[in-house]
Order: sequence, then structure tokens, then C-alpha cells
Amino acid sequence: MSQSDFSGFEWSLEDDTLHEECGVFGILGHPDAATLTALGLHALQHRGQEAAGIVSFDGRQFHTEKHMGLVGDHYTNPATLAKLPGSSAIGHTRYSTTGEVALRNVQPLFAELEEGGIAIAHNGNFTNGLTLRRQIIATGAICQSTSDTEVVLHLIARSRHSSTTDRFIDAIRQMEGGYAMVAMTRTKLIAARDPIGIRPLVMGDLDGMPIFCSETCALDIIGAKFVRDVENGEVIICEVQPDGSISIEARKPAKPQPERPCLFEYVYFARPDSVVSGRSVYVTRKNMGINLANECPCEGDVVVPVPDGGTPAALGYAQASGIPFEYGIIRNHYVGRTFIEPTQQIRAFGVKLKHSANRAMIEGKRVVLVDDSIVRGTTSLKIVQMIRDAGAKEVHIRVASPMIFHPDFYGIDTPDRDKLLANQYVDEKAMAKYIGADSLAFLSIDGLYKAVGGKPRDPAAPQFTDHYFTGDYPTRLLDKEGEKVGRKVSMLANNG
Ligand SMILES: O=P(O)(O)OC[C@H]1O[C@H](OP(=O)(O)OP(=O)(O)O)[C@H](O)[C@@H]1O
Ligand SMILES: NC(=O)CC[C@H](N)C(=O)O
Repeated sequence: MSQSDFSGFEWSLEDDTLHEECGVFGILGHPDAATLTALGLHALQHRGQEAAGIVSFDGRQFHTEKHMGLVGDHYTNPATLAKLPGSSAIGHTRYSTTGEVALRNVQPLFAELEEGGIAIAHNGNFTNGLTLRRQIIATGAICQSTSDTEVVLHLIARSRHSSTTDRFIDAIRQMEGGYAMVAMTRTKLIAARDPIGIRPLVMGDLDGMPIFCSETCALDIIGAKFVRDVENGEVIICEVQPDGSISIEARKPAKPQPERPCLFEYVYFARPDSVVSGRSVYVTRKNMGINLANECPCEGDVVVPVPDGGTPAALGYAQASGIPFEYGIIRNHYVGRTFIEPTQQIRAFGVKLKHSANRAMIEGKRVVLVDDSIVRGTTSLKIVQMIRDAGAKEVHIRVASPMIFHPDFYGIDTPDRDKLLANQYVDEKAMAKYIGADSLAFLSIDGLYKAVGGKPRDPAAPQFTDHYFTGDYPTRLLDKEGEKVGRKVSMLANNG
């Protein structure tokens, strides 16, 4: 089988374990488009574990498969892939930020428009989605989902422009917030990134066929070449021409602004083997650990990562401090990411199932626990108790990112301020007491900026999106400002 011949390819869960937020993938002009999309989504599984969907186009018709659960639970089945014929496809792995966890919100979303069908898949969140939704409903639109993404379809349908591309651009110009989007029509694959590039999106190439996906790890899995990042504010349109060739046109409809990628991609979301905006995620995480060791030293016998997210930072911490690194916590790889689970109850249970203490490396020792972040404190609370139960003499926590005080509205599910641990206690000492740790310290914002971009934060023009740490939101928050009108968007049982 050549590297790009996937026609006879079948998945087996035994071959590839699922150990890896929303992820998007799109490919144009490849005979195995759906299989490649499924493989790409598999590599992007860490970006969303609630549901996955693929839409393909076979030259005549669009085909859709949407399922709740993991990519591997459904798209390993050749019968499912056989229902997705055609040489163009887009896909999505979902972790909900607007709209409930239900099949009707699983992406890609599809609509029949004047010019033909269009499917869209979106990573991110619109900060004016609810406001626009109310406006279009007031003028007669019938919404089929509670997803913020659906608003884009309505705006495309209502646009007065004649070509699909111009309609798409007209629609996204009205949207505010964070987005990395792929869209597919009968002949086109379109990619778009928000004006400051909060969410990541890259372009690849497989045998001359264009691909767009959230992270480079999805290109690696199918042997595709990385071409470039989709730039902030850029829309790239790839189109199959009558002679079979593919044209590629890049447009910049938004007012030019400096790029401000989301720091949390580096801290937590992206896979360590991905390269986000030209930076290796692994290297930035290790740098965070090195800077943390220099800023927040600790007397300890062993540095223990909270796996998986804390591992590269713990390696950096151990390297810079000279304290030996050991796997003092063993992770059960059959439990996914707990932070992005939809309810607190599942998160707490997930953390318990996921980690166990490796007594041999902990007993009688002063343990320096390194994690990438503390959000709600669910993980730290459980892990400190577990380490103590395994006989640790002291437990010190070092966190490779600053304290999180503010919710995110751009695609990360941290909506309530009062649920963030940093807002519940006056300082690190009080937080440490609650968690049961002997000490607790966080990386400074400049330490994080230097780890990722080499320079401290420029307060006049911050190089990254960092509102969860600083409260500096890079866009208007229209829906939030209008919150008093209520957030209920559906009368259907169990829906938002
Ligand atoms: O304070 P909390 O609310 O517990 O959230 C923070 C924790 O959640 C994440 O881990 P997660 O289990 O999601 O993912 P990982 O396996 O990639 O580390 C992160 O790495 C922290 O450990
Ligand atoms: N995490 C995301 O990117 C979510 C995408 C979209 N807002 C949804 O809820 O489906």
C-alpha cells in the first residue's frame, strides 16, 4: 500500500489505542477522502471526545455520518466509511461550548442553499452567536440545532452576494469570536480563521490534494506534507476546475490585525507533537517547566508529572532543578481527557479512574507534582490525596501556567467564574490548604510568554490571547453583555 493509498485500509482498535478539543479536517480531490478524514479526526481526538461527524461529496450527492462518542467507536467500521463515498470530505470532533451534547448539534452541519449544498465544521465559539441567532429567528429562520455554528449557515443563505465564496465571506465577517472553520460545497473546500487567529488551522498537501486541519498531527498520521498555517483573518478557497486541476485562492477579508494565538493551545489543548503557529508544542511545554523551576524552586526528592498534560513541563522542571524525574503516577490510557468532559460529576469520576499512584517511586519521598494547569482543582485534589495515601512525606504542586481567573468564550468550556479554583481562595496558600498540598506555586504570565514566544508579555500589544489569566478579552463579548435577556435557546426537552 503506498503511503497515500488508503482504499483497502481498515482500522483496528487493538492497533491504535485512543489516547489522544473541537478538531476540524477537510480534504479535496482524493479518492479516499472519507477514510483520510476519519484518520485525521482520529489524530485530533484529544480536541473533542463527545461526538464526531463526516460529510462527503461524491460528485452527485452529499453523504453524512454523525455519531455520539469517539472517532474509533464508529469510523473504524468499513460499513460506515462505505456510506461516505466521494473525493471530498470534511469532518469534526466535538467538545461542546454552545448547545447541548446531542446528535442535532454534531458537526459538520449541512444545509441546502440556493447554489447547492454546503457543509461546515467549526472549532471555536462565536461571542455574538446568540445575539445573531435571536435576530434571524425574529425574522423567520427555523433553527434545527442549538449550536452557534448553525448561525453561519443562515447568514450564508441570507447573503445578497451571488457566489458561495462571497456569501461565506459575508457570513463570517458578521461573526465575532474564535473560529477555525472548514466548509465544503460541490466543488470547493474553504478554510477560514478568525481575524486574530485564536484557534489553530493548518494547510497540508497529500499527492497534490489540499487538506485543512486543526493541528499538524492530523497531517502526520496520513503522511501529508505541512504547507503552511492558515493566517489569521485568512480565507482559502480550493476549487476543482473543469479539467480536474485544483485552484487555490487566498483572501484576507478582515481588517488586518496582529495574530494572537490562544496560549491555552500550548498549555493544554494541542497535542505535544503538533506545531502550532510555527512552535513545537512539546518544546514550549518543556520551556514552561524550565521557567517554572527557575521561578518557583522547591526542595524535593522526585519530580512527578500529572500525566499526560503535565509530562513535558515536568521533564523541563526536573532538568532545570536537577531533581530526578519519575513516573509517580500511572495513567490509565482507557480514560480520556477529564477537563473537557461535559459535567463535573463525570470529570471527578474520570480523574479517579484515570490516575493511580506508583508507590515505589513515592513512598517516603518529598514529591514535586507538576501539572500544566489548575482549572477547577478536581485533578489536584484527588491526586494529592492519592500521593499521600501512597506514603509521600511531602507533596508540593508546581503548575506550568498562571492562575485561571476568567472564563473563556472562544471554544474552551470554562464558563463560570465561581467554579474556577483561583476565584474561590484568596491566595496560593489557601488553595494549597484546600487541595491538601504542602505548597503550591504557578508560573508567571511573563514566564509563560517567554516559554512560548521567547519574550515577556507586551501589555500594550499582547502577543497571545490570554484572557483566562489576565481578563484581557481580545474581542467584544456581545452575548455575554446581553446575558440578562436569558440564555435559553430551545424549548425542546433537555436543551439549552
Ligand atoms: O483543575 P481541573 O479542573 O482538574 O483541570 C486541570 C486538569 O485537567 C487537565 O487534564 P485532563 O485530564 O483533561 O487531560 P490530560 O490527560 O491531557 O492531562 C489538565 O492537564 C489538568 O490536569
Ligand atoms: N469546542 C469547540 O470548538 C465547539 C464548537 C462549537 N461552538 C460547538 O459547540 O459545537
